[in-house]
Amino acid sequence: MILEHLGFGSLKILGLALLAGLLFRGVFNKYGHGLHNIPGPWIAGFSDLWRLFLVRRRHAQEEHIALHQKYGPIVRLGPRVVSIADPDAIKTIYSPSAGWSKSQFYPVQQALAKGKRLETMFNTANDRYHAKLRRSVSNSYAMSTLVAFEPFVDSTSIEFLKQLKTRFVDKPGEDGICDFGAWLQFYAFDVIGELTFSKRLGFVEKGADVDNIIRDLESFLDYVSWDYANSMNHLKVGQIPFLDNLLIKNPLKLWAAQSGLINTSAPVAQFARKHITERQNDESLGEEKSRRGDFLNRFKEARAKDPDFITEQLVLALTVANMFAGSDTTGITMRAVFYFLLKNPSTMNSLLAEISEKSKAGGFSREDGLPQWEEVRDMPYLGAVINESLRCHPAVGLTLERMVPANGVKLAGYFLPGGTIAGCSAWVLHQSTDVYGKDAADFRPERWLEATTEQRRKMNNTLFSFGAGARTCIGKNISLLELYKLVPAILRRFELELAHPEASWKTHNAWFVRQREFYVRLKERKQIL
Ligand code: HEM
Repeated sequence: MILEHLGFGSLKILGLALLAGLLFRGVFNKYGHGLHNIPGPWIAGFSDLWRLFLVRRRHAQEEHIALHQKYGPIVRLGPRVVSIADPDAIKTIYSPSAGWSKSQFYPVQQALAKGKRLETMFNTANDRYHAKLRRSVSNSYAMSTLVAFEPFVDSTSIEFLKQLKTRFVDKPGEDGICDFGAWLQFYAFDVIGELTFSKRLGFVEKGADVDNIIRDLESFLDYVSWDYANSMNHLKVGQIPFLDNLLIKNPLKLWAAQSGLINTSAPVAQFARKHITERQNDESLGEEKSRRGDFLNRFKEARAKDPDFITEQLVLALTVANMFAGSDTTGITMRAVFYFLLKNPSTMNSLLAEISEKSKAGGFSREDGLPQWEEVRDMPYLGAVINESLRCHPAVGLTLERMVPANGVKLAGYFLPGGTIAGCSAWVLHQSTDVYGKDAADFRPERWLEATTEQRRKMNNTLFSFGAGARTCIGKNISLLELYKLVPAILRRFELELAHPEASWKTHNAWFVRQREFYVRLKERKQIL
């Protein structure tokens, strides 16, 4: 009706006005934010759509590396977004006292439980809330408590090795091909379930995704990295939450969920809630069990100290943060370690030699072959392999975005006004030939052993797989515990070979860089190595 009344001429004027508005907006985006002198693709400054489509192609990590190779240490990715490749910038951007908050990219990652956002340490952009929360629970993740976590890791490892043996070992043809990438992910999910609730999710026993937890998490990551909200920033329609608020966090949907009319809770939040309730029931029946070193118990202790701040909802958020941040990331790194070892036989042989030497010298105590943290934590070649895998395939595949503080800052030779989104990507930093040598593109663990003390310090400071500064990964020690223990545990029991030696895995960057099509065959060793 309205269109009929308007007539063709009016529509034309409307169309032209709209076009002029868009053009004006594009030109303002390009030249109005004080970033027009920053190098980068000409088109990137006009709209966030350019980087939206870059991320949607799912290989952003490689495209970011190529952009920095072409344009240098600073590249403009959007109207108000830059990527930095200068290792010296890490201190400026991420240091605890720098006042660079996380960008609005992070709150999009807040999962829902009964229609309420779970604001976690990982996804909050509120620095004061974050600092208080991190202080309240940092003890739970401390290196000194790692030993208490070992039995949880061992229990999943025993089941994992058993399942590999019964399902794949020495089987001919297709039956003997193990989708090792999937199995390592099952393992990582089950370990984090066990560490957090003293309960495995059951992936390893079933050899499958339980309750679609992995499927849900992956589609959530696809949603997050699609970056709806950032794409709208330049339109000033409401910063990040706009599309997120229309889609997953639509207020009507949240209201219906809070009223119990619909269920918006992520499967992982449902799993967490179920186990928290179970624990409460056990406690009310006086059934204190031996699982008491787990995260849930530690978070409940933090709640007992400060019940006004650490609410029941926050305990739930803390457990969900563990599952979200600590499962896929660790699984991805485990895949990287085994894949690189299998693709580089001389590296595999060096590691096997180190393990065998240690074993002959009586360096492993358990008869079932599971190494203990104290036995493996100082194995130099194993450490070098893990570091090099973290360097060559960091789990997180986009820039860790932060907001430039109000007064602006000079970085990589350019002034960035306050409010600019700036960040580094581990994938880009790890290609620095200044830090890692001319062969930085290659997987070569020996670089960590050959480096001088000063070089190694630089290499460690630039290793960005766990982030840096105030928001650095709080679960780093846990994931290292898992990696250092699992790699020798598998290699001592099994001989592994690629099922399709000529093929490469496929990667998919949806914030985390997941790998697919990593298949192996397993043979059991006659004797544990
Ligand atoms: C190899 C495995 C892991 C990798 C590569 C990894 C990577 C990261 C990165 C890059 C960050 C910083 C994100 C940012 O600044 O935007 C981070 C934060 C975090 N990670 Fe991890 N992570 C791993 C394992 C874990 C584990 C096992 C847990 C839990 C047990 C965990 C829990 C967290 C939490 C809670 C944060 C937020 C910390 C904060 O902001 O204070 N991560 N992780």
